[in-house]
Amino acid sequence: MPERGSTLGGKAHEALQEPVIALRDATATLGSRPVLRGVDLTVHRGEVVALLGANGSGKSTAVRSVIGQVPLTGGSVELFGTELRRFRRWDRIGYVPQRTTAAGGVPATIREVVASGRLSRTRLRWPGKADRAAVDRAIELVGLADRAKDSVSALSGGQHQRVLIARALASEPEVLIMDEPMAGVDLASQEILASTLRHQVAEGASVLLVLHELGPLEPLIDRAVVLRDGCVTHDGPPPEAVGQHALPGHDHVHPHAAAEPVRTGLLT
Ligand SMILES: Nc1ncnc2c1ncn2[C@@H]1O[C@H](COP(=O)(O)OP(=O)(O)OP(=O)(O)O)[C@@H](O)[C@H]1O
Repeated sequence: MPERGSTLGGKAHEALQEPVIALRDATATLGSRPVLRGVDLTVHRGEVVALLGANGSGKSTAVRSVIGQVPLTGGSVELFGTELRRFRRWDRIGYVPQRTTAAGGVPATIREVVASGRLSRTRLRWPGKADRAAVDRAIELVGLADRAKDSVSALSGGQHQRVLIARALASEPEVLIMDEPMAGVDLASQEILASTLRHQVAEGASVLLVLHELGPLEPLIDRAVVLRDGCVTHDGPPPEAVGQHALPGHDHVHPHAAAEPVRTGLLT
């Protein structure tokens, strides 16, 4: 975590100490199944937190409840110290959902998709110079500047993911929430995503990442929270050997991967 401003007055100091994301004692049910069973999950300013766990342990549900896409049956969510139902500053949060495609059937260029991520800031006003610069910067960061005018329908899976991350970065968010950003992404794109994330973290962003292995992001992770059957079983330093598939014990099958299970070992 970055050093906190010790010279700040009481209130400002408190605001910095306050988690930017706080899910407390969260319970959620999907269908008739309890999927979150009392989950505590916090991310402090400048922190990079990995949310790990086996398939179906509730990781996506937890992050989706943070942004209000899954209603809680109990517990609470606060963003920047504001209760979720009162929270309006969505430009402060960049969300990259689990493995979707940037091409929604509507013809659009990379730039158009990324620019849509700026709408939370521009709302109804016409985009200005700063907006266009932020969109350009986001595209540049994910290494797609030379393809900005290309249609998103012609991109590989990894390039799609880069576009979605650029879309999340376009509003210059203070917090990034990413659900399995590396899943199904080719090695070259993984490197670019890792360096994009490094850059964001160096700039002071806080990050919540759902991962099934730490992989190239490992050096960035400050803390790991491991879920099992909707409960937190670990909250602390990233478990060793995660991502090396080194430990026996558990198969993690990515929902979008082929039948071959990926052994991560961390999740028992
Ligand atoms: N819309 C839904 N209706 C009913 N059950 C659901 C729904 N979405 C998810 N579930 C179930 O809730 C549980 C938790 O799902 P979730 O996607 O949060 O897990 P996850 O840890 O993110 O898993 P994965 O690694 O496979 O993405 C799973 O058992 C899943 O089958």
